[in-house]
Amino acid sequence: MSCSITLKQISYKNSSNRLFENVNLNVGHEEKVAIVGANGVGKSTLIRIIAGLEHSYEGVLELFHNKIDSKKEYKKFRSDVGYLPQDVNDYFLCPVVIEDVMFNLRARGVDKEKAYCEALKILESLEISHLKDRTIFELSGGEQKIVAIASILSTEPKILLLDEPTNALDVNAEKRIVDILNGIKKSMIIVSHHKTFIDKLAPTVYTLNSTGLELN
Ligand SMILES: Nc1ncnc2c1ncn2[C@@H]1O[C@H](COP(=O)(O)OP(=O)(O)OP(=O)(O)O)[C@@H](O)[C@H]1O
Repeated sequence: MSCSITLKQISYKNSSNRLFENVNLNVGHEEKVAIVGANGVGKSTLIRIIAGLEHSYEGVLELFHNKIDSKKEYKKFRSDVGYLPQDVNDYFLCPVVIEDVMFNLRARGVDKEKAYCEALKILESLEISHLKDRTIFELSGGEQKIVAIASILSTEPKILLLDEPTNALDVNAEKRIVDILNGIKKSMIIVSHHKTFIDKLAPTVYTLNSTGLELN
């Protein structure tokens, strides 16, 4: 199997105790995998390890069959990985929706006019082009999550890491996110407590506990 993400014997210890050990996982090309588990077991921590934001772990992380053993090595793949944090409040870099989606495009050297057109296309594909001139911090929680997904997609990642993409969302917003994510053909790891959401999205579900990942 062609794997986008491979974890071998990952273990993590915070300042006071070992959170988890023996975490092994393969996520194939365009495969969607969900991770569930009790509060505080370390799901967000595991996602942050894969997102290259947490480095003090033991074991092996591979992206596209390349062993990532340093921050420098991770840098080569950073643009391939899109990470949606649990709390998107600190995620946005610009105050206005279209500007935030354009930001990554502009950072990659795309000229302003083309970046605007591409950002608008992404907003249209997610059916939120009516929000393009709105101030992000005045949007609802669900709208903000979808804008954050739009900004992530603007980087054209091959992998999406989504930490609680539907927390605090109503049923309609959750359904919108399910439809959006089902329409995206990328390797994905989704952390969620919402069973109905996961059932509609990820054929493979693991439970994280202190001794590793268990297939449900
Ligand atoms: N910045 C931090 N500093 C210190 N401890 C932290 C920090 N972030 C998380 N922790 C601790 O690490 C443990 C795992 O947290 P993590 O957020 O990874 O769990 P989780 O499984 O995602 O939880 P939840 O389902 O509640 O979101 C918890 O005990 C938490 O208190």
